[in-house]
Amino acid sequence: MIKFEKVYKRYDDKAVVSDFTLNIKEGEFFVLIGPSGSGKTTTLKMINQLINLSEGYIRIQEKPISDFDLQELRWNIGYVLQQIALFPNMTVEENILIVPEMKKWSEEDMENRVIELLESVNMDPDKYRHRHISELSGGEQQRIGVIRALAADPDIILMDEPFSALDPITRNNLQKDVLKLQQKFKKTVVFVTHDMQEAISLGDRICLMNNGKIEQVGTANEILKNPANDFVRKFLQTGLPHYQEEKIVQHLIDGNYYSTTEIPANATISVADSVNDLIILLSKNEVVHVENSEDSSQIVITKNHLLDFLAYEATSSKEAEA
Ligand SMILES: Nc1ncnc2c1ncn2[C@@H]1O[C@H](COP(=O)(O)OP(=O)(O)OP(=O)(O)O)[C@@H](O)[C@H]1O
Repeated sequence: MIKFEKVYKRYDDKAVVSDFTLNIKEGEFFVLIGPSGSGKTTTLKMINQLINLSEGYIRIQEKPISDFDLQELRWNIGYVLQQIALFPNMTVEENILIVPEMKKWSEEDMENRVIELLESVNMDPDKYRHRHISELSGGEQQRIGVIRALAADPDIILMDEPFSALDPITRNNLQKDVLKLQQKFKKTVVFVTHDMQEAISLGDRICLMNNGKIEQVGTANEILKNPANDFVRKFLQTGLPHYQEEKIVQHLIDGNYYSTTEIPANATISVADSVNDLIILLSKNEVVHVENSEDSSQIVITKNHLLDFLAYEATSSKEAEA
């Protein structure tokens, strides 16, 4: 869907992104992570040509981005920033409809879209659509920022640390909203963060960058279990307080990372909130216990089930080593 081929970005002679080759798949939630200055934002902005690349190719659906009409390219790529770039003197509805209006959608389609999007993030359209942005909380504003990026139905959404200025609870709620939206509207999302917990909760795959280069790309499980090098190992140790590579007995529950002794007795994992690999592994190994059959998105795993699973995993990896 979005292919980077040997991409370089240089300022003067200094490369801030080098030899960057990557294929982001259609419908994927792809996270770029790395320390400050590692080139995440530069990489993101090269996709919608806010920054021009110095060498190499970026292709969207096989077509080099330089072949797109710039306006068309930007309209078809949603963009959400940390600094909420909403127009404060316009209403919620006016902000959401900026691109649909430029694209000359019909009044009826725009009306329906505003209602659909506000409802999708649990904001009552009657209550919110005519409010000014300045009359919303920071979290509500960022919700509008996210649905505005979706408004004209772009295939790709770029998100640059969209939640880093929010308090942890609002942030967690917005992460859940974004995952639900991505699943509902089936978009390809490229998401920049420097927070490993956020990367793990959200990403289908994660790309860890350092000095403009890729250190490792993989699912959360692949990276956690097999860090490619010392840099990745150290980054995980810094970003995840409980991370100890030698113990496989740590897993994600509700987007949080626990060592075995800390696993709550009745940990609840909801499918949308968790790392898919864990769910798949658990279901393959038949230790998943569906407690509430009325709500299939809620899977309740008791501590014993989880420990069974961990014991199974530890045994199988030892067998594999032997
Ligand atoms: N216009 C510019 N001219 C020169 N150097 C630049 C320019 N823009 C960015 N850089 C440099 O490119 C490097 C990568 O910057 P970038 O913003 O992509 O990093 P980042 O990983 O997103 O960092 P952060 O997490 O702090 O936002 C940095 O060293 C930065 O100083």
